[in-house]
Amino acid sequence: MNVGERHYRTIWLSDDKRSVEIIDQRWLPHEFRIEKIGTVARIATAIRDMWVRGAPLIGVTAAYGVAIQMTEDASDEALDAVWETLHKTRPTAINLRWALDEMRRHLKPLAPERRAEAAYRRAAEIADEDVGLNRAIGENGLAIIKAIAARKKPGETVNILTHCNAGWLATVDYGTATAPIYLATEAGIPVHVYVDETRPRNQGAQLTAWEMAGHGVPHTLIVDNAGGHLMQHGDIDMVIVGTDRTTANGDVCNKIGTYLKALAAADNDVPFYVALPSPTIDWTVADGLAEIPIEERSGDEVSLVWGKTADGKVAQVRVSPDATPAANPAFDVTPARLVTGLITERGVAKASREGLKAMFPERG
Ligand SMILES: CSC[C@@H](O)[C@@H](O)C(=O)COP(=O)(O)O
Repeated sequence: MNVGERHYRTIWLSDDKRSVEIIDQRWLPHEFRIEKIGTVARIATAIRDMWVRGAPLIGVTAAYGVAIQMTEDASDEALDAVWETLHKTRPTAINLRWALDEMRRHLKPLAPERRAEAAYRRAAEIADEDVGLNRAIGENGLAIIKAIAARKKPGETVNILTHCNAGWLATVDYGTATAPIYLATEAGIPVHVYVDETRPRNQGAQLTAWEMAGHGVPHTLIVDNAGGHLMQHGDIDMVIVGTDRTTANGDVCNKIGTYLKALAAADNDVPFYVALPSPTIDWTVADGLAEIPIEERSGDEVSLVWGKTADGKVAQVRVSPDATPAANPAFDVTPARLVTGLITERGVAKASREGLKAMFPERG
């Protein structure tokens, strides 16, 4: 998507054809910084410390990490070792394992001397595929927004609530949850987005709000606890969120707090949609609550908040007493029964084993 006049993806191959460049998301919305990364160790840090984040982008970054490794040592042992190193960085988003598996599956049959070139080619393809998947999700989600708009008076706004950042910053381009919003805006449908701030790291306040502002999408930032109240008052027409892993039964794991939005949506008959590309489906697990590992991040992310000071510096402040410990589970699971539909690249599936099997019969 555009930043100012210029089009950016979130990750691209550097001019040296070996390193990658990323938008370093730790500094947004206050500073737009690009970071060049040329080692596996720095790729691992960038994923773990969330310079890049969002399930699809984590996967693509890891794919380039494998490619970088192949330029140094392309043996079977090195391929297995880089898989392990990068897989450990963030446990919940299944796209990470999907991309690492895909790279290893692609490279293992090749002679080591051919692996580096093949790895960069496959990583670039995975990046391009992500853009295509998100575009298709956008079209399928747009149909839902259009149907809601058609039930309103002409010109009346469709109000959408989203949680965390499942925007273009979380993918290579377009985003998952935001792709239908961007396409609706392009199509001239009046949409307005309620952006959950998404504590503790504020991906909504810092990233989604930045995206919406950058693309002229009318939006309002709200605290995480406001969604239920707005739904009770008829201010939300639909919820769209992304997901880090959706099970074969349609349980949805996403940023902490998603489950509470789904409960409030169910209580108020507000449709609750989840937008996801197929690499986010974990066909090996059924029960999301029992089987998905939930990342536990540092309590410092709860106790300390980043922001811009009055003199324009990006700084961190403490919001709780020094001695107070904090827990920080980063994701939760929304049971399939609370999900109205899964917006995939192939269409909108019912959040159930049957629904997903019908949409992806080859995985059945
Ligand atoms: C298209 S991104 C889907 C999810 O990855 C997104 O909603 C999310 O929860 C991101 O969490 P994050 O911890 O910022 O990586």
